[in-house]
Amino acid sequence: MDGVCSGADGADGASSVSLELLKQKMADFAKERNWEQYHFPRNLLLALVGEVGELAEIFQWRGEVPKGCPDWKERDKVHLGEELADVLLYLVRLSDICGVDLGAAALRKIELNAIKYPAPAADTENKN
Ligand SMILES: Nc1ccn([C@H]2C[C@H](O)[C@@H](COP(=O)(O)OP(=O)(O)OP(=O)(O)O)O2)c(=O)n1
Repeated sequence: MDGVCSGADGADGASSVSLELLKQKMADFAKERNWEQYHFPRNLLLALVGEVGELAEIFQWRGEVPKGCPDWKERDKVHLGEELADVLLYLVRLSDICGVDLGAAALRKIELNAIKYPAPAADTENKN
């Protein structure tokens, strides 16, 4: 789907959008096309992995890329946004079809990460 978006952050330039909205839009998208018959967990997982591959291709052979991708052409950043969006959309749809609340699961995982990897105390931070 190269070149259909107006900007790297999406067609409307929206920078904050809820997972719930994306979930509903993906559900509507599938229903309107009678594609619910294809949106089963394994199919969605394979589609997700395929899109991760397309995302990886964008970075392949470039060497390390500075944060913000400052030297990229606008066309390349739009493409990057499209592939990131495909990954997110399939992830949201996969979570929905599996009956997992992705937002809640992500927040819980961040809490678990903080327990597993505690931040250094403020007075010892940056001391080696
Ligand atoms: N059965 C399908 C097929 C597509 N999509 C949606 C989710 C993705 O956001 C996008 C993926 O579309 P394509 O398979 O056409 O993949 P690309 O957009 O990456 O196209 P291409 O692979 O040609 O670059 O469309 C979907 O929900 N269910």
